[in-house]
Amino acid sequence: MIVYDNVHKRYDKNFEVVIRDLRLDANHIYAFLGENGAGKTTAIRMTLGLLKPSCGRILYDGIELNKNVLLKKKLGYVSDVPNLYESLTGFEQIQFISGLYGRVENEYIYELLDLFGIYEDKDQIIVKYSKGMKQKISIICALVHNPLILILDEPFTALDPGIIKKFKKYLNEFVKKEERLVLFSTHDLDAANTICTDAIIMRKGNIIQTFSELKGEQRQLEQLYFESIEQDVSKYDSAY
Ligand SMILES: Nc1ncnc2c1ncn2[C@@H]1O[C@H](COP(=O)(O)OP(=O)(O)OP(=O)(O)O)[C@@H](O)[C@H]1O
Repeated sequence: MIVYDNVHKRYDKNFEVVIRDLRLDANHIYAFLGENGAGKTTAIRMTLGLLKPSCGRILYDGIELNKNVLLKKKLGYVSDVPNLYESLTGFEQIQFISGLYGRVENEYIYELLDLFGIYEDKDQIIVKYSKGMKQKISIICALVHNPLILILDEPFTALDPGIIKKFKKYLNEFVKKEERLVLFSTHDLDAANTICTDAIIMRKGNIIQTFSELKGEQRQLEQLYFESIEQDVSKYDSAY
């Protein structure tokens, strides 16, 4: 379980990301949604400990990430910009990352390469890869150590629809297991609608709406998303 306790990140006097009170439970898939610049990446980087909040705490089962280094092993992270060693082959990159975790299980790596349709290209150097191929390698690198919590910043942007479908199925299976949780940011309302159980909508640094247990609701997330953004815009309009 992840709890945000009065978390603020102030970049300058004009902009602040604020997560006052939010709780993310195991066995759920959460999506951070919102317009460009709403604060999704900031929220994700704070959750990972890559960005220090100006104040407030983010607790994993009651413990701050920087208070227990072993907690970080539970996390798998896919950045919005792939950070790969371009002179390595895709396979070498994945082996390198899994080696850092002390866990090189080639059979599992082959399975993931196959799932993401990149097995045939695994021995090519990364510099020759397309954006989508790099994204697939980044995702596999985040999965090799069998994390409990997956945090993904815009994971679907460069992927083709066939792979998105398989990846969504993978995430659905992943999150059913004990203690698993997925949190991702996206602009892809369709992807969010089909897999997330809960959505958190941000605007200008604030959470303006959360939707729980989306599955089974008659209204689609897209409708809920635009309604809440429009309501919020009219709130701004009426202030002037
Ligand atoms: N290092 C930084 N210094 C100053 N301002 C920053 C910094 N990083 C982000 N910001 C500002 O914080 C705001 C939120 O940025 P963030 O990247 O979190 O948004 P986002 O919702 O992920 O956007 P997008 O959908 O475009 O990726 C933006 O106004 C951005 O300019």
